[in-house]
Amino acid sequence: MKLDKKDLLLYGVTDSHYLNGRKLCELVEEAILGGATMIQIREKEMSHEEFKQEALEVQEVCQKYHVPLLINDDVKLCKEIDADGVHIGQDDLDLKETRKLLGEDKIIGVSAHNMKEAKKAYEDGADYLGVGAIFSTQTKNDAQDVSMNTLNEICQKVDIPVVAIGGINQVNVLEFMGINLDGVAIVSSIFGSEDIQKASSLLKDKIQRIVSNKMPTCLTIAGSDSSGGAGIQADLKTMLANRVYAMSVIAALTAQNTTGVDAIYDVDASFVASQMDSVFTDIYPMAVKIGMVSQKEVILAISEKLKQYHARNIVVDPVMVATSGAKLISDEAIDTLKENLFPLATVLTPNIPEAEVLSGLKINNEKEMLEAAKYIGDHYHCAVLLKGGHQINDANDLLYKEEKYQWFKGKRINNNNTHGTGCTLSSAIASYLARGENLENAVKKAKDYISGALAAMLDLGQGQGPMDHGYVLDKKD
Ligand SMILES: Nc1ncnc2c1ncn2[C@@H]1O[C@H](COP(=O)(O)OP(=O)(O)O)[C@@H](O)[C@H]1O
Ligand SMILES: Cc1ncc(COP(=O)(O)O)c(N)n1
Ligand SMILES: [Mg+2]
Repeated sequence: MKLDKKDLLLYGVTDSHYLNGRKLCELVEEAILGGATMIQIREKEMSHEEFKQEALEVQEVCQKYHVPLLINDDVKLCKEIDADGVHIGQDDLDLKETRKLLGEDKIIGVSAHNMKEAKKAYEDGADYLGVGAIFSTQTKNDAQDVSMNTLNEICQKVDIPVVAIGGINQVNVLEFMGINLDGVAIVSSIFGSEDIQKASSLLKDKIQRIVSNKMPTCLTIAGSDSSGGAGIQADLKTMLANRVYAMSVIAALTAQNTTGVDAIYDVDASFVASQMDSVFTDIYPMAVKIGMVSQKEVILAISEKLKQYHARNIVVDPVMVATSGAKLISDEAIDTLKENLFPLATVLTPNIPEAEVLSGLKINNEKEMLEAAKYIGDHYHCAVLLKGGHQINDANDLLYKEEKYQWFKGKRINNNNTHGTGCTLSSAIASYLARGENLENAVKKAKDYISGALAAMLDLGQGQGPMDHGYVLDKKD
Protein backbone atom coordinates (compact mmCIF):
# COMPACT_ATOMS: atom_id res chain seq x y z
CA MET A 1 0.00 0.00 0.00
CA LYS A 2 1.42 3.41 -0.92
CA LEU A 3 0.63 6.41 1.21
CA ASP A 4 -2.32 8.60 0.34
CA LYS A 5 -1.58 11.89 2.12
CA LYS A 6 -5.19 12.14 3.29
CA ASP A 7 -4.39 9.19 5.55
CA LEU A 8 -2.15 11.44 7.61
CA LEU A 9 -4.93 13.80 8.70
CA LEU A 10 -5.46 12.30 12.16
CA TYR A 11 -2.70 9.84 12.91
CA GLY A 12 -3.23 8.00 16.22
CA VAL A 13 -0.08 6.77 17.94
CA THR A 14 -0.63 4.24 20.73
CA ASP A 15 0.83 4.14 24.21
CA SER A 16 0.16 1.19 26.52
CA HIS A 17 0.25 3.47 29.57
CA TYR A 18 -3.31 4.39 28.69
CA LEU A 19 -4.66 0.81 28.60
CA ASN A 20 -6.23 0.78 32.08
CA GLY A 21 -6.84 -2.94 31.85
CA ARG A 22 -8.38 -2.72 28.38
CA LYS A 23 -7.06 -4.23 25.16
CA LEU A 24 -5.16 -1.98 22.78
CA CYS A 25 -7.26 -3.10 19.82
CA GLU A 26 -10.41 -1.83 21.56
CA LEU A 27 -8.89 1.61 22.07
CA VAL A 28 -7.74 1.69 18.46
CA GLU A 29 -11.22 0.80 17.25
CA GLU A 30 -12.69 3.71 19.22
CA ALA A 31 -10.11 6.07 17.74
CA ILE A 32 -10.92 4.87 14.21
CA LEU A 33 -14.67 5.19 14.81
CA GLY A 34 -14.03 8.76 15.92
CA GLY A 35 -12.10 9.48 12.73
CA ALA A 36 -8.43 8.42 13.08
CA THR A 37 -7.13 7.97 9.53
CA MET A 38 -3.93 6.07 10.32
CA ILE A 39 -2.58 4.15 13.32
CA GLN A 40 0.93 3.57 14.59
CA ILE A 41 1.68 1.12 17.37
CA ARG A 42 4.47 2.24 19.54
CA GLU A 43 5.61 0.01 22.37
CA LYS A 44 8.94 0.68 23.93
CA GLU A 45 8.84 -1.80 26.80
CA MET A 46 7.42 -5.06 25.43
CA SER A 47 8.99 -8.34 24.39
CA HIS A 48 8.90 -9.10 20.67
CA GLU A 49 6.32 -11.88 21.12
CA GLU A 50 3.96 -9.70 23.20
CA PHE A 51 4.32 -6.84 20.75
CA LYS A 52 3.58 -9.15 17.85
CA GLN A 53 0.43 -10.53 19.50
CA GLU A 54 -0.82 -7.04 20.19
CA ALA A 55 0.04 -5.87 16.70
CA LEU A 56 -1.93 -8.71 15.10
CA GLU A 57 -5.05 -7.78 17.07
CA VAL A 58 -4.70 -4.13 16.16
CA GLN A 59 -4.07 -5.08 12.55
CA GLU A 60 -7.37 -6.93 12.41
CA VAL A 61 -9.21 -3.81 13.53
CA CYS A 62 -7.33 -1.57 11.11
CA GLN A 63 -8.05 -3.88 8.20
CA LYS A 64 -11.74 -3.98 9.09
CA TYR A 65 -11.90 -0.18 8.62
CA HIS A 66 -9.28 0.09 5.83
CA VAL A 67 -7.01 2.22 7.97
CA PRO A 68 -3.24 1.82 7.43
CA LEU A 69 -1.23 0.41 10.33
CA LEU A 70 2.41 1.35 10.86
CA ILE A 71 4.85 -0.10 13.36
CA ASN A 72 7.20 2.12 15.32
CA ASP A 73 10.87 1.18 14.77
CA ASP A 74 10.39 -2.56 14.36
CA VAL A 75 11.08 -3.45 10.71
CA LYS A 76 11.24 -7.14 11.50
CA LEU A 77 7.76 -7.12 13.00
CA CYS A 78 6.44 -5.11 10.09
CA LYS A 79 7.64 -7.81 7.70
CA GLU A 80 6.42 -10.66 9.88
CA ILE A 81 2.83 -9.46 10.09
CA ASP A 82 2.85 -7.67 6.73
CA ALA A 83 1.87 -4.31 8.29
CA ASP A 84 1.53 -1.29 6.01
CA GLY A 85 4.84 0.27 7.02
CA VAL A 86 7.10 1.60 9.73
CA HIS A 87 7.94 4.87 11.38
CA ILE A 88 11.61 5.35 12.22
CA GLY A 89 13.39 7.94 14.33
CA GLN A 90 16.75 9.55 13.69
CA ASP A 91 18.51 7.10 16.04
CA ASP A 92 16.80 3.99 14.73
CA LEU A 93 17.53 2.05 11.56
CA ASP A 94 19.02 3.80 8.56
CA LEU A 95 16.31 4.83 6.06
CA LYS A 96 17.99 3.42 2.94
CA GLU A 97 18.58 0.14 4.75
CA THR A 98 14.94 0.05 5.88
CA ARG A 99 13.74 0.67 2.33
CA LYS A 100 15.88 -2.23 1.08
CA LEU A 101 14.40 -4.53 3.69
CA LEU A 102 10.78 -3.50 3.17
CA GLY A 103 10.66 -2.68 -0.54
CA GLU A 104 8.84 0.11 -2.38
CA ASP A 105 5.34 -0.94 -1.40
CA LYS A 106 5.61 -0.22 2.31
CA ILE A 107 5.13 3.19 3.87
CA ILE A 108 8.18 4.58 5.65
CA GLY A 109 7.80 7.65 7.86
CA VAL A 110 10.77 9.42 9.41
CA SER A 111 11.04 11.75 12.41
CA ALA A 112 12.71 15.08 11.64
CA HIS A 113 13.58 17.92 14.01
CA ASN A 114 15.08 20.39 11.58
CA MET A 115 15.41 21.26 7.90
CA LYS A 116 18.60 19.25 7.44
CA GLU A 117 17.07 16.03 8.74
CA ALA A 118 13.89 16.70 6.74
CA LYS A 119 15.79 17.19 3.47
CA LYS A 120 17.90 14.09 4.04
CA ALA A 121 14.84 11.96 4.77
CA TYR A 122 13.23 13.26 1.57
CA GLU A 123 16.33 12.49 -0.50
CA ASP A 124 16.61 9.02 0.98
CA GLY A 125 13.03 8.19 0.01
CA ALA A 126 10.82 8.72 3.08
CA ASP A 127 7.08 8.74 2.34
CA TYR A 128 6.24 11.30 5.01
CA LEU A 129 7.86 13.27 7.82
CA GLY A 130 6.86 13.43 11.47
CA VAL A 131 8.06 16.83 12.69
CA GLY A 132 8.22 17.61 16.42
CA ALA A 133 8.04 17.96 19.28
CA ILE A 134 6.01 21.08 18.58
CA PHE A 135 4.61 21.45 22.09
CA SER A 136 6.10 20.06 25.30
CA THR A 137 5.05 16.48 25.87
CA GLN A 138 4.96 13.92 28.64
CA THR A 139 5.07 10.98 26.22
CA LYS A 140 8.67 11.53 25.26
CA ASN A 141 10.77 13.48 27.70
CA ASP A 142 13.87 13.56 25.51
CA ALA A 143 11.96 15.15 22.64
CA GLN A 144 13.62 18.10 20.94
CA ASP A 145 11.50 21.21 20.53
CA VAL A 146 10.71 22.40 17.04
CA SER A 147 9.39 25.90 16.47
CA MET A 148 6.29 26.65 14.44
CA ASN A 149 8.59 28.54 12.03
CA THR A 150 10.76 25.50 11.42
CA LEU A 151 7.68 23.35 10.92
CA ASN A 152 6.30 25.88 8.43
CA GLU A 153 9.56 26.03 6.51
CA ILE A 154 9.77 22.25 6.28
CA CYS A 155 6.17 22.09 5.03
CA GLN A 156 6.96 24.70 2.38
CA LYS A 157 10.32 23.45 1.19
CA VAL A 158 10.27 19.67 1.48
CA ASP A 159 8.12 17.98 -1.11
CA ILE A 160 6.64 15.10 0.91
CA PRO A 161 3.69 15.09 3.28
CA VAL A 162 4.29 16.34 6.83
CA VAL A 163 2.56 15.56 10.12
CA ALA A 164 3.24 17.54 13.27
CA ILE A 165 3.76 15.63 16.50
CA GLY A 166 4.31 16.34 20.19
CA GLY A 167 1.91 17.58 22.85
CA ILE A 168 -0.90 18.44 20.44
CA ASN A 169 -4.29 18.84 22.13
CA GLN A 170 -7.80 20.15 21.48
CA VAL A 171 -6.76 23.77 22.08
CA ASN A 172 -3.26 24.08 20.67
CA VAL A 173 -4.12 22.13 17.49
CA LEU A 174 -5.66 25.42 16.30
CA GLU A 175 -2.19 26.98 16.25
CA PHE A 176 -1.51 25.09 13.01
CA MET A 177 -3.83 27.53 11.24
CA GLY A 178 -1.94 28.78 8.20
CA ILE A 179 0.77 26.11 8.37
CA ASN A 180 0.78 23.99 5.26
CA LEU A 181 0.79 20.58 6.93
CA ASP A 182 -1.05 17.38 6.05
CA GLY A 183 -2.07 16.16 9.48
CA VAL A 184 -1.26 15.68 13.14
CA ALA A 185 0.08 12.66 15.01
CA ILE A 186 -1.40 12.39 18.47
CA VAL A 187 -0.86 10.10 21.47
CA SER A 188 -2.30 11.42 24.76
CA SER A 189 -5.13 13.61 23.50
CA ILE A 190 -6.58 10.55 21.78
CA PHE A 191 -5.60 7.50 23.84
CA GLY A 192 -5.45 9.29 27.18
CA SER A 193 -9.00 10.66 26.82
CA GLU A 194 -12.01 9.47 28.77
CA ASP A 195 -13.95 9.18 25.55
CA ILE A 196 -11.49 8.23 22.80
CA GLN A 197 -14.07 8.29 20.04
CA LYS A 198 -15.35 11.74 20.90
CA ALA A 199 -11.85 13.17 21.37
CA SER A 200 -10.80 11.80 17.97
CA SER A 201 -13.88 13.17 16.31
CA LEU A 202 -13.35 16.68 17.73
CA LEU A 203 -9.68 16.67 16.75
CA LYS A 204 -10.45 15.43 13.24
CA ASP A 205 -13.02 18.13 12.72
CA LYS A 206 -10.54 20.83 13.74
CA ILE A 207 -7.55 19.58 11.78
CA GLN A 208 -9.66 18.97 8.68
CA ARG A 209 -10.72 22.62 8.62
CA ILE A 210 -7.17 23.81 9.18
CA VAL A 211 -5.66 21.64 6.46
CA SER A 212 -8.25 22.66 3.88
CA ASN A 213 -8.45 26.36 4.84
CA LYS A 214 -7.34 28.84 2.19
CA MET A 215 -8.44 32.06 3.92
CA PRO A 216 -5.80 33.96 5.92
CA THR A 217 -7.14 35.12 9.28
CA CYS A 218 -6.24 38.31 11.09
CA LEU A 219 -7.13 39.89 14.43
CA THR A 220 -7.11 43.50 15.53
CA ILE A 221 -6.95 44.39 19.22
CA ALA A 222 -7.64 48.11 19.39
CA GLY A 223 -10.06 50.91 20.22
CA SER A 224 -13.33 51.64 18.50
CA ASP A 225 -13.62 54.91 16.55
CA SER A 226 -17.29 55.87 16.31
CA SER A 227 -16.59 57.88 13.15
CA GLY A 228 -15.20 54.79 11.42
CA GLY A 229 -11.97 56.20 10.01
CA ALA A 230 -9.47 54.92 12.56
CA GLY A 231 -9.23 52.19 15.22
CA ILE A 232 -11.10 48.90 14.98
CA GLN A 233 -13.28 50.15 12.13
CA ALA A 234 -10.30 51.16 9.95
CA ASP A 235 -8.59 47.88 10.78
CA LEU A 236 -11.53 45.70 9.76
CA LYS A 237 -12.03 47.61 6.51
CA THR A 238 -8.32 47.41 5.72
CA MET A 239 -8.17 43.70 6.39
CA LEU A 240 -11.20 43.04 4.20
CA ALA A 241 -9.75 45.19 1.41
CA ASN A 242 -6.51 43.23 1.60
CA ARG A 243 -8.41 39.94 1.39
CA VAL A 244 -8.06 38.38 4.81
CA TYR A 245 -10.74 37.31 7.27
CA ALA A 246 -10.88 40.01 9.96
CA MET A 247 -11.69 39.63 13.67
CA SER A 248 -11.68 42.20 16.48
CA VAL A 249 -11.06 42.42 20.20
CA ILE A 250 -12.21 45.82 21.43
CA ALA A 251 -9.89 47.21 24.09
CA ALA A 252 -11.45 50.68 24.45
CA LEU A 253 -14.32 52.72 23.03
CA THR A 254 -14.03 56.29 21.88
CA ALA A 255 -16.65 58.89 21.12
CA GLN A 256 -14.74 60.42 18.25
CA ASN A 257 -15.09 62.09 14.91
CA THR A 258 -12.84 63.80 12.40
CA THR A 259 -12.50 66.84 14.64
CA GLY A 260 -11.42 65.06 17.82
CA VAL A 261 -11.98 62.59 20.62
CA ASP A 262 -14.86 63.57 22.92
CA ALA A 263 -14.75 60.69 25.40
CA ILE A 264 -12.99 57.40 26.10
CA TYR A 265 -14.65 54.42 27.75
CA ASP A 266 -12.21 51.76 28.85
CA VAL A 267 -13.02 48.09 28.52
CA ASP A 268 -12.30 45.88 31.55
CA ALA A 269 -9.07 43.90 31.28
CA SER A 270 -10.95 40.70 32.09
CA PHE A 271 -13.41 41.34 29.28
CA VAL A 272 -10.54 41.95 26.85
CA ALA A 273 -9.11 38.60 27.98
CA SER A 274 -12.49 36.91 27.43
CA GLN A 275 -12.69 38.26 23.90
CA MET A 276 -9.21 36.93 23.19
CA ASP A 277 -10.15 33.50 24.56
CA SER A 278 -13.20 33.43 22.32
CA VAL A 279 -11.16 34.24 19.24
CA PHE A 280 -8.08 32.11 19.87
CA THR A 281 -10.01 28.97 20.81
CA ASP A 282 -12.04 29.01 17.62
CA ILE A 283 -10.71 30.86 14.56
CA TYR A 284 -7.00 31.15 15.28
CA PRO A 285 -5.57 34.38 13.81
CA MET A 286 -2.52 34.05 11.59
CA ALA A 287 -1.50 37.64 12.43
CA VAL A 288 -2.44 40.12 15.15
CA LYS A 289 -2.44 43.91 14.99
CA ILE A 290 -2.48 45.85 18.25
CA GLY A 291 -3.56 49.47 18.27
CA MET A 292 -4.97 51.74 20.97
CA VAL A 293 -4.61 50.10 24.39
CA SER A 294 -4.87 52.79 27.00
CA GLN A 295 -4.74 50.99 30.36
CA LYS A 296 -1.97 49.11 32.11
CA GLU A 297 -4.20 46.18 33.15
CA VAL A 298 -5.51 45.79 29.62
CA ILE A 299 -1.98 45.67 28.20
CA LEU A 300 -0.99 43.07 30.77
CA ALA A 301 -4.03 40.93 29.94
CA ILE A 302 -3.28 41.17 26.21
CA SER A 303 0.36 40.17 26.58
CA GLU A 304 -0.57 37.21 28.81
CA LYS A 305 -3.09 35.93 26.28
CA LEU A 306 -0.74 36.43 23.33
CA LYS A 307 1.82 34.30 25.16
CA GLN A 308 -0.71 31.68 26.26
CA TYR A 309 -1.89 31.13 22.68
CA HIS A 310 1.56 31.54 21.10
CA ALA A 311 0.27 34.25 18.78
CA ARG A 312 2.56 34.98 15.84
CA ASN A 313 3.04 37.85 13.37
CA ILE A 314 2.31 40.55 15.93
CA VAL A 315 2.24 44.13 14.64
CA VAL A 316 2.23 46.66 17.48
CA ASP A 317 1.19 50.21 16.59
CA PRO A 318 2.14 52.17 19.73
CA VAL A 319 -0.77 54.57 19.40
CA MET A 320 -0.26 57.50 21.75
CA VAL A 321 -1.83 60.53 20.14
CA ALA A 322 -4.60 60.66 17.54
CA THR A 323 -4.01 62.55 14.30
CA SER A 324 -6.38 65.17 15.73
CA GLY A 325 -4.01 65.68 18.70
CA ALA A 326 -5.92 63.85 21.47
CA LYS A 327 -3.88 61.75 23.88
CA LEU A 328 -4.94 58.09 23.73
CA ILE A 329 -2.78 56.46 26.40
CA SER A 330 -1.72 57.08 30.02
CA ASP A 331 1.96 57.53 30.91
CA GLU A 332 1.84 54.47 33.16
CA ALA A 333 0.50 52.43 30.24
CA ILE A 334 3.41 53.50 28.02
CA ASP A 335 5.83 51.81 30.43
CA THR A 336 3.72 48.66 30.46
CA LEU A 337 3.67 48.66 26.65
CA LYS A 338 7.45 48.85 26.56
CA GLU A 339 7.96 46.13 29.12
CA ASN A 340 5.26 43.64 28.21
CA LEU A 341 4.05 44.10 24.67
CA PHE A 342 7.08 45.30 22.70
CA PRO A 343 9.10 42.12 23.40
CA LEU A 344 6.33 40.10 21.70
CA ALA A 345 6.19 42.26 18.58
CA THR A 346 7.31 41.16 15.13
CA VAL A 347 7.33 44.83 14.22
CA LEU A 348 6.59 48.14 15.95
CA THR A 349 5.14 50.95 13.87
CA PRO A 350 5.63 54.30 15.64
CA ASN A 351 5.02 57.60 13.89
CA ILE A 352 7.57 60.36 14.39
CA PRO A 353 6.15 61.85 17.64
CA GLU A 354 5.80 58.33 19.10
CA ALA A 355 9.36 57.45 18.10
CA GLU A 356 10.53 60.63 19.85
CA VAL A 357 8.83 59.51 23.06
CA LEU A 358 10.18 55.96 22.78
CA SER A 359 13.75 56.94 21.95
CA GLY A 360 14.03 60.23 23.81
CA LEU A 361 15.57 61.66 20.60
CA LYS A 362 14.39 64.62 18.52
CA ILE A 363 13.57 63.71 14.91
CA ASN A 364 13.74 66.48 12.30
CA ASN A 365 15.24 64.73 9.28
CA GLU A 366 15.89 61.33 7.73
CA LYS A 367 19.27 60.96 9.46
CA GLU A 368 17.57 61.38 12.83
CA MET A 369 14.94 58.85 11.76
CA LEU A 370 17.76 56.30 11.28
CA GLU A 371 19.11 57.00 14.76
CA ALA A 372 15.73 56.76 16.48
CA ALA A 373 14.73 53.56 14.64
CA LYS A 374 18.00 51.93 15.63
CA TYR A 375 17.62 53.02 19.25
CA ILE A 376 14.09 51.60 19.49
CA GLY A 377 14.87 48.35 17.61
CA ASP A 378 18.00 47.64 19.65
CA HIS A 379 16.28 48.54 22.89
CA TYR A 380 13.15 46.44 22.45
CA HIS A 381 14.63 43.66 20.30
CA CYS A 382 12.16 43.87 17.48
CA ALA A 383 11.88 45.28 13.98
CA VAL A 384 10.76 48.92 13.76
CA LEU A 385 8.90 50.69 10.98
CA LEU A 386 9.31 54.39 11.65
CA LYS A 387 6.60 56.13 9.64
CA GLY A 388 7.31 59.34 7.86
CA GLY A 389 3.84 60.81 7.74
CA HIS A 390 4.67 63.72 10.08
CA GLN A 391 6.98 66.71 9.93
CA ILE A 392 9.44 65.47 7.36
CA ASN A 393 8.71 66.35 3.78
CA ASP A 394 8.33 63.06 1.95
CA ALA A 395 6.15 60.23 3.19
CA ASN A 396 9.12 57.86 3.41
CA ASP A 397 8.92 55.08 5.98
CA LEU A 398 12.02 53.45 7.44
CA LEU A 399 12.29 49.78 8.37
CA TYR A 400 15.04 48.81 10.80
CA LYS A 401 15.43 45.07 11.26
CA GLU A 402 18.40 43.11 12.56
CA GLU A 403 20.88 45.97 12.08
CA LYS A 404 19.69 46.65 8.50
CA TYR A 405 17.79 49.68 7.18
CA GLN A 406 15.35 49.76 4.30
CA TRP A 407 13.43 52.81 3.06
CA PHE A 408 9.92 52.51 1.69
CA LYS A 409 9.50 55.62 -0.36
CA GLY A 410 6.15 57.28 -0.82
CA LYS A 411 5.16 60.48 -2.56
CA ARG A 412 3.48 62.87 -0.16
CA ILE A 413 -0.10 63.15 -1.28
CA ASN A 414 -1.60 66.56 -0.83
CA ASN A 415 -4.51 65.30 1.23
CA ASN A 416 -5.33 66.63 4.66
CA ASN A 417 -7.64 63.71 5.34
CA THR A 418 -5.22 61.45 7.19
CA HIS A 419 -7.43 60.28 10.04
CA GLY A 420 -6.52 56.63 10.69
CA THR A 421 -3.40 56.40 8.51
CA GLY A 422 -1.39 54.64 11.21
CA CYS A 423 -4.16 52.18 12.03
CA THR A 424 -4.60 51.43 8.36
CA LEU A 425 -0.93 50.88 7.62
CA SER A 426 -0.39 48.52 10.57
CA SER A 427 -3.50 46.50 9.72
CA ALA A 428 -2.41 46.19 6.11
CA ILE A 429 1.01 44.94 7.27
CA ALA A 430 -0.69 42.37 9.53
CA SER A 431 -2.91 41.29 6.62
CA TYR A 432 0.09 40.58 4.40
CA LEU A 433 1.93 38.76 7.18
CA ALA A 434 -1.18 36.59 7.60
CA ARG A 435 -1.01 35.94 3.85
CA GLY A 436 2.49 34.55 4.32
CA GLU A 437 4.56 37.48 3.05
CA ASN A 438 7.82 38.27 4.80
CA LEU A 439 8.00 41.57 6.70
CA GLU A 440 9.70 43.53 3.90
CA ASN A 441 7.11 42.50 1.28
CA ALA A 442 4.27 43.04 3.75
CA VAL A 443 5.45 46.61 4.39
CA LYS A 444 5.86 47.28 0.66
CA LYS A 445 2.35 46.07 -0.15
CA ALA A 446 0.83 47.85 2.84
CA LYS A 447 2.51 51.09 1.79
CA ASP A 448 1.09 50.73 -1.75
CA TYR A 449 -2.34 50.12 -0.27
CA ILE A 450 -2.32 53.19 1.99
CA SER A 451 -0.94 55.42 -0.76
CA GLY A 452 -3.89 54.35 -2.92
CA ALA A 453 -6.38 54.94 -0.10
CA LEU A 454 -5.04 58.49 0.40
CA ALA A 455 -4.91 59.19 -3.32
CA ALA A 456 -8.61 58.32 -3.64
CA MET A 457 -9.21 61.76 -2.04
CA LEU A 458 -12.29 60.96 -0.03
CA ASP A 459 -13.40 64.11 1.76
CA LEU A 460 -15.77 63.57 4.67
CA GLY A 461 -16.31 65.32 7.98
CA GLN A 462 -15.48 68.76 9.31
CA GLY A 463 -11.93 67.95 10.41
CA GLN A 464 -9.19 65.61 9.23
CA GLY A 465 -11.30 63.07 7.44
CA PRO A 466 -10.94 59.36 6.83
CA MET A 467 -9.48 57.58 3.78
CA ASP A 468 -11.30 55.49 1.24
CA HIS A 469 -10.44 51.99 2.47
CA GLY A 470 -12.51 50.36 -0.23
CA TYR A 471 -10.83 51.99 -3.24
CA VAL A 472 -9.53 48.62 -4.36
CA LEU A 473 -13.12 47.48 -4.91
CA ASP A 474 -13.59 50.08 -7.67
CA LYS A 475 -11.40 48.00 -9.94
CA LYS A 476 -14.14 45.39 -9.97
CA ASP A 477 -16.82 47.73 -11.45
N1 LIG B 1 0.13 62.96 3.06
C1 LIG B 1 0.60 61.72 2.92
N2 LIG B 1 0.92 61.24 1.72
C2 LIG B 1 1.37 59.98 1.56
N3 LIG B 1 1.53 59.11 2.57
C3 LIG B 1 1.23 59.52 3.81
C4 LIG B 1 0.74 60.85 4.07
N4 LIG B 1 0.51 60.94 5.39
C5 LIG B 1 0.84 59.77 5.95
N5 LIG B 1 1.28 58.90 5.00
C6 LIG B 1 1.70 57.53 5.19
O1 LIG B 1 0.73 56.89 6.00
C7 LIG B 1 1.33 55.94 6.85
C8 LIG B 1 1.02 56.28 8.30
O2 LIG B 1 1.93 57.25 8.74
P1 LIG B 1 1.67 58.36 9.82
O3 LIG B 1 0.59 59.26 9.33
O4 LIG B 1 2.99 58.95 10.10
O5 LIG B 1 1.14 57.47 11.04
P2 LIG B 1 0.15 57.87 12.22
O6 LIG B 1 -1.22 57.85 11.66
O7 LIG B 1 0.39 56.80 13.23
O8 LIG B 1 0.53 59.20 12.71
C9 LIG B 1 2.81 55.97 6.49
O9 LIG B 1 3.07 54.99 5.52
C10 LIG B 1 3.00 57.35 5.94
O10 LIG B 1 4.12 57.44 5.11
C1 LIG C 1 -9.71 54.35 18.48
C2 LIG C 1 -8.55 54.98 17.81
N1 LIG C 1 -7.42 54.30 17.65
C3 LIG C 1 -6.36 54.86 17.06
C4 LIG C 1 -6.40 56.15 16.58
C5 LIG C 1 -5.20 56.78 15.92
O1 LIG C 1 -5.42 57.23 14.63
P1 LIG C 1 -4.23 57.39 13.56
O2 LIG C 1 -4.18 56.14 12.78
O3 LIG C 1 -4.61 58.55 12.72
O4 LIG C 1 -2.97 57.62 14.32
C6 LIG C 1 -7.60 56.87 16.75
N2 LIG C 1 -7.73 58.12 16.33
N3 LIG C 1 -8.66 56.25 17.37
MG1 LIG D 1 -2.36 59.46 11.51
